[in-house]
Amino acid sequence: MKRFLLLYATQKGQAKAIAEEICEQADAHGFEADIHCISESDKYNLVTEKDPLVIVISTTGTGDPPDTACKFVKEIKNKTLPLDHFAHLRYGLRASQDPSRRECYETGPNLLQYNLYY
Ligand SMILES: Cc1cc2nc3c(=O)[nH]c(=O)nc-3n(C[C@H](O)[C@H](O)[C@H](O)COP(=O)(O)O)c2cc1C
Repeated sequence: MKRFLLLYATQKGQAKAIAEEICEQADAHGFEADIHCISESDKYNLVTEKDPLVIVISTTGTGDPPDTACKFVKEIKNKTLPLDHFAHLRYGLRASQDPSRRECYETGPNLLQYNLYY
């Protein structure tokens, strides 16, 4: 089985549900997803991670990360980190968004550029 790290950050449960679905589908295709909430930072280490990384994350508030991702976002935005700190990571980002609210956020700053509209 080919392993990948699957992290999710959710406010209301949608991103977790998507991550769990990815997990199930991965299993059916010979992949093993090592799935964790992004806040469980003792369960993974991105600095030493060699396998592909998939992050499923939603936005809340006004383009804010879910509560469970605040610490993570603060850490990766740390300007004292070297520019190549995460350069080794092969990653994909999957946004969880309610398509019915798409127009409300179209002009908003934030992670919108990555949204794929689930
Ligand atoms: C209070 C609130 C604020 C939201 N703010 C944003 C936002 O700023 N940008 C966006 O793209 N989606 C926003 N959304 C839509 C959510 O990202 C969307 O419903 C998502 O699927 C929720 O995923 P979750 O259940 O994993 O938290 C907001 C939803 C709520 C309830």
